[in-house]
Amino acid sequence: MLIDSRLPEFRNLSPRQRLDHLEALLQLPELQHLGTPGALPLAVANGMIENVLGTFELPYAVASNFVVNGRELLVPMVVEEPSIVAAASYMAKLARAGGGFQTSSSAPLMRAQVQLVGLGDPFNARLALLRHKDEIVELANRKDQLLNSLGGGCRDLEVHCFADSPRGPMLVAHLIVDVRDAMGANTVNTMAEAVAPLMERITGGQARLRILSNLADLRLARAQVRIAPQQLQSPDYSGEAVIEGILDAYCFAAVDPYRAATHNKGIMNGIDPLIVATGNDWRAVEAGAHAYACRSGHYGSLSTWEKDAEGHLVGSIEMPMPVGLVGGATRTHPLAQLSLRILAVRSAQELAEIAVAVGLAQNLGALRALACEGIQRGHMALHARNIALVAGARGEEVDWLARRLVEAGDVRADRAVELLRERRGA
Ligand SMILES: CC(C)(COP(=O)([O-])OP(=O)([O-])OC[C@H]1O[C@@H](n2cnc3c(N)ncnc32)[C@H](O)[C@@H]1OP(=O)([O-])[O-])[C@@H](O)C(=O)NCCC(=O)NCCSC(=O)C[C@@](C)(O)CC(=O)[O-]
Ligand SMILES: NC(=O)C1=CN([C@@H]2O[C@H](COP(=O)(O)OP(=O)(O)OC[C@H]3O[C@@H](n4cnc5c(N)ncnc54)[C@H](O)[C@@H]3O)[C@@H](O)[C@H]2O)C=CC1
Repeated sequence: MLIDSRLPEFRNLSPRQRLDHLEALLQLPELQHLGTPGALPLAVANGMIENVLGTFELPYAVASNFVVNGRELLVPMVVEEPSIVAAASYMAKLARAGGGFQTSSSAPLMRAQVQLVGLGDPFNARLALLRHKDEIVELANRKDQLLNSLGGGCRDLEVHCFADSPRGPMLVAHLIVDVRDAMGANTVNTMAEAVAPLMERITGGQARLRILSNLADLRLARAQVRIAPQQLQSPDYSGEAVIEGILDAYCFAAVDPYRAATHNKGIMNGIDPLIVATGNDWRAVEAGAHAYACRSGHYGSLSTWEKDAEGHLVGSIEMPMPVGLVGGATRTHPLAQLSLRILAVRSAQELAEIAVAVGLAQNLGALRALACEGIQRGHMALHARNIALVAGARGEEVDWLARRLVEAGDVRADRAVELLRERRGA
C-alpha cells in the first residue's frame, strides 16, 4: 500500500488520536492493541524466557517522513530516550527533499564457527577440510530442508588457521550460510554442531566451540543520503557552515576512538529502537556493529560524511545487520508482528536496509545539532517532560512544567520540584 509518511501536526495529537490517524492511513485495525495494556500477554511472555514475573513496557512511537528507495514509510521505534524519534523524523524530512535514502545489501550470509584443537599439523588439516568441502556443506544442508526449499542453505567453507595460539595450533572452520529471512543464529548453530564430528574425523582434531560469529561481515546493509546546503540552513547558520561543521565532526570520529564510540552510539540510537520494535536481537546487532567498526584494527566511525562536487552533504553507512522476519521473538511478540506490518517489509534484507537508513538519519541529527547549537537545546527541551514526571508532575502539569523549565533555560530536577511546589501553592 502506498502511503504519505509526511505527518504534519502528528506531534501535536494525543496518543489515541495518533493511533486513529495511523489506523486509517495504514488500514491496520490491530494498531489499537498499542493503546491497551497487556499488548504482550503474560502467557506469551512466560513462553519467551524463564522465571517470568511480568512484562516491562517501553514507549512505542513511529518516526515520520522516511523515504527509502522511493518508498514512503513510517519507522516503528521502541526506546526510552527522548529526542531520538524527533531527530530521526526531522532528518528524514530534510532527506526527502533530495529523494530520501538509497539502500542496498549483500545476501543474508552468516558465519558459524567450529573450533578444532589438538592438531599437530594445522596447515595440513586445513587443506583436508577444504578438500572435503562439498561433503561438509551437504551434511550441513541436511539439517534444514525448509531453509533449502526457501533458497537458503550452507554455501561455502572457510578455514582459518591459528598455528601458534597460546593453547597450541587451532583451526577455526567457518560455515557460510544463507539464512534468508531469519536472523539465523539457531539455524547456523544447528549446522555447526551437525558437521563438527565429520570435521573431527577429517582432521584428527577435537571440536570445541560450535557457534555463530556475531561479526556478520558478510551480511552488510548500506544506505546513502544527499542533502543540499539550503536544507540545513537555520536563522543562525548558513547551510555551508553546517556542512563544514558536520565534516569536522565526522573527521573527529574517524580519527579518535573516544569520539567514534559516541558517534556510533548516535547511529545505534536509530537502529536499536527499530530492532527492539521488530522483536530482533539487539545484542547481536550491537556486537556486530562495534566489531565491524574495529575491522581495520582501529575503532572508527560506521558512517562517512563528505561533500560532493555540487557542495551537497553526502552520507553513507555500511555495516552488518543480522535481522530476521522469522525466528526469535519476531513471530512470538504480537507487537513485533505489528511493527513488521507497519513497515510493510517483504524480506529481512529490506528490514536491514531500512535499519541502516534510520541509523544514518539519526547520526545526521546528532551531528547537525552538535555542529551548530550543541545537543542540549533540542535534547533537553524534550527531556524536560521526563524531568517533570520525575518531579511528580501529573496530567496537565507535565507540559506546563516542561514549558517553564525550557523557557527558563534551566532543565533541572531540583528546579522542577520548586516550580511544581509553587504551582500547587505548597
Ligand atoms: C530535537 C530536535 C529534532 C528539535 O529540533 P527543532 O529545530 O526544534 O525542530 P522543529 O520544531 O523545527 O521540527 C522539525 C521536525 O523535527 C521533528 N520534530 C521536532 N520535534 C518533534 C516532536 N516533539 N515530536 C515529533 N517530531 C518532532 C518533526 O519532524 C518536525 O517537522 P514537522 O513534522 O513538525 O514538520 C533537534 O534539536 C535535534 O535533532 N536534535 C538532536 C537530538 C538527538 O540527536 N538526540 C539523540 C540523543 S543524544 C545522544 O544520545 C547521542 C549523541 C548526541 O551523543 C551522539 C553523538 O554525539 O553523535
Ligand atoms: N550469538 C547470538 O547472537 C545467538 C543468538 N541466538 C538467538 O537465535 C534466535 C534467532 O535464530 P534463528 O535461527 O533466526 O531462529 P529460528 O531457528 O527460530 O528460525 C530460523 C528457522 O526458521 C525456518 N524458516 C522459516 N521460514 C524462513 C524464512 N523465510 N527464511 C529463513 N528461515 C525460515 C528455517 O528452518 C530456519 O532455520 C534469536 O532469538 C537470537 O537471539 C541464539 C544463540 C546465539
